[in-house]
Amino acid sequence: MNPLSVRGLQTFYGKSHILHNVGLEVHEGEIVVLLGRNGAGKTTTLRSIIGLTPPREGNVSLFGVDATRMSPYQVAALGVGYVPEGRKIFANLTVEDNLRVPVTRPGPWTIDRVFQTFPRLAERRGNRGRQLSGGEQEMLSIARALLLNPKLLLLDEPSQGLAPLIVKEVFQIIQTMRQEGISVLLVEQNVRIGLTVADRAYVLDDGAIIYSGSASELANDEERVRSMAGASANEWAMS
Ligand SMILES: Nc1ncnc2c1ncn2[C@@H]1O[C@H](COP(=O)(O)OP(=O)(O)OP(=O)(O)O)[C@@H](O)[C@H]1O
Repeated sequence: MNPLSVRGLQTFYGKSHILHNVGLEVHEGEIVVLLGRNGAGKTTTLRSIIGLTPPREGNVSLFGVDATRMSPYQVAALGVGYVPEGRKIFANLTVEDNLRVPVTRPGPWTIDRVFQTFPRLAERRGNRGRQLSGGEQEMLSIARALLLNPKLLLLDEPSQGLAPLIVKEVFQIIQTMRQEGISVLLVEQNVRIGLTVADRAYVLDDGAIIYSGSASELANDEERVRSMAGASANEWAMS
């Protein structure tokens, strides 16, 4: 049973028709990247999957269960972790309290294990969210999602605003998760790093999927990536 299978999504914000027949799959143990320019509809796709912006048409299946009309809470209870764009940690709570807030499910990920895995967070456990660097905030946001002991993790632009070395660190963590059997759907604007870690890739443009296939094949053809997205070279973060 696929961790995620999405078919024919049509999603609107009011009268604006944002997603046009979006379909994608994440197979067990895969890292799948969803690429696309600013405003292509990547975040909206994640929001449609977890029930924050339910689609008007189409369906979402999680581990073989029809989740199309589920609330975000029900989706989380199925074992789907979500790391939102902008991290959304509590600025006024300490690192430790941020980790005490989320819904948890039993499994190997505990607060102790999080602190072992992310020593920077352990050092800063008493600091408030707003005192953390961007990279530390991203790690805290990922750590919070891991406490759910997810089987599928949805990550929205984890590299955003981070220095290249920190981006590398974050992506190493994402690859470690895959080794633990967590399947990953990653939204990225950073094409190069997204394609480096992913097994398969989808490209969204104007709310429609315009590429679906192997990540390495796409990585070897940068011209194609740019032309498919209709983007000029500098619209894509290539660092
Ligand atoms: N709450 C909203 N109300 C109305 N329109 C919205 C809303 N959120 C997003 N949109 C529009 O929907 C489209 C898709 O946005 P979305 O955030 O999904 O794109 P994205 O690919 O994730 O881009 P970004 O990288 O900028 O987050 C954009 O045209 C955006 O302006």
